[in-house]
Amino acid sequence: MDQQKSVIDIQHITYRYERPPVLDDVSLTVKPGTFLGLVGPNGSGKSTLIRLILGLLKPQIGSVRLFDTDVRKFSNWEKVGYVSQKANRFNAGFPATVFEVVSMGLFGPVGLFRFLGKKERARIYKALDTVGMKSYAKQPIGRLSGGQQQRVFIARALVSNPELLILDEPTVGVDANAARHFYDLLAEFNREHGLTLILVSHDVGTMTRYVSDVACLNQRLHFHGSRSEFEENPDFTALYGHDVQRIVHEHEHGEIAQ
Ligand SMILES: Nc1ncnc2c1ncn2[C@@H]1O[C@H](COP(=O)(O)OP(=O)(O)OP(=O)(O)O)[C@@H](O)[C@H]1O
Repeated sequence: MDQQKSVIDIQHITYRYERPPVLDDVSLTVKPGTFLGLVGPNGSGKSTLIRLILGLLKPQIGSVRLFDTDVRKFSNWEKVGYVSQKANRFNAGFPATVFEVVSMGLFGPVGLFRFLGKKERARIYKALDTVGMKSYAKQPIGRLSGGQQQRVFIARALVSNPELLILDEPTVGVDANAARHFYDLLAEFNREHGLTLILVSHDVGTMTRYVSDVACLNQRLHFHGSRSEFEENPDFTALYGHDVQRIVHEHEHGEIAQ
């Protein structure tokens, strides 16, 4: 039988920074075209898992495959877009235009000091157009609102036409209206371009309206399934279905509480 390839295949990963493992025997497979919401309390290992997927950390036990290649040997990084949690807002005086910020997404293929050709410029404008920010190309990035800057970060991640886009808490500091537009945009990419998406968010209530699958992490993978399976499971909706941050404050770190 011809097995469908996976975009991400994580097998039995254990990772520790110091003594107790942050991730303990986590296995997770993500098929092409999935829109996966990754949820879990603060400190549950979500960002660590993302760093392992990106090959920025090496697991002590287990393996990660990206597009059917061991991440240690993976080199097609233009297939992977990433917007980190720390994609900080630029302050008002930051000396770069929106266009220049997006062009940074091409520095891999173009080379840091190479002149941007016609083709590269067209790609940058297309990426900006896709997120509805083309008319802002010449504006200083620092003058834009948080939500607008977030769109520019997405354009920067999209400019190399990735097949996988990973977003770590992209709506932090963005108002509810802008967050909704942002999720709409992601869902459209997923639907129309088959882009595989992983979205880490504490805003579970909003996020679950858009994703196809949900994974609940808290040191171990407590749940992984379709959105409807998640919504039909009262244990998980009680724990993860609302404001995950509030759960953290009420329960011991690292524990799944009942
Ligand atoms: N570089 C590091 N060195 C030591 N411990 C770390 C390091 N980075 C993260 N940790 C610890 O690992 C655990 C998991 O952190 P991680 O950032 O992966 O969680 P998270 O689920 O992304 O949290 P949040 O929702 O708050 O962003 C936390 O206890 C954190 O303090």
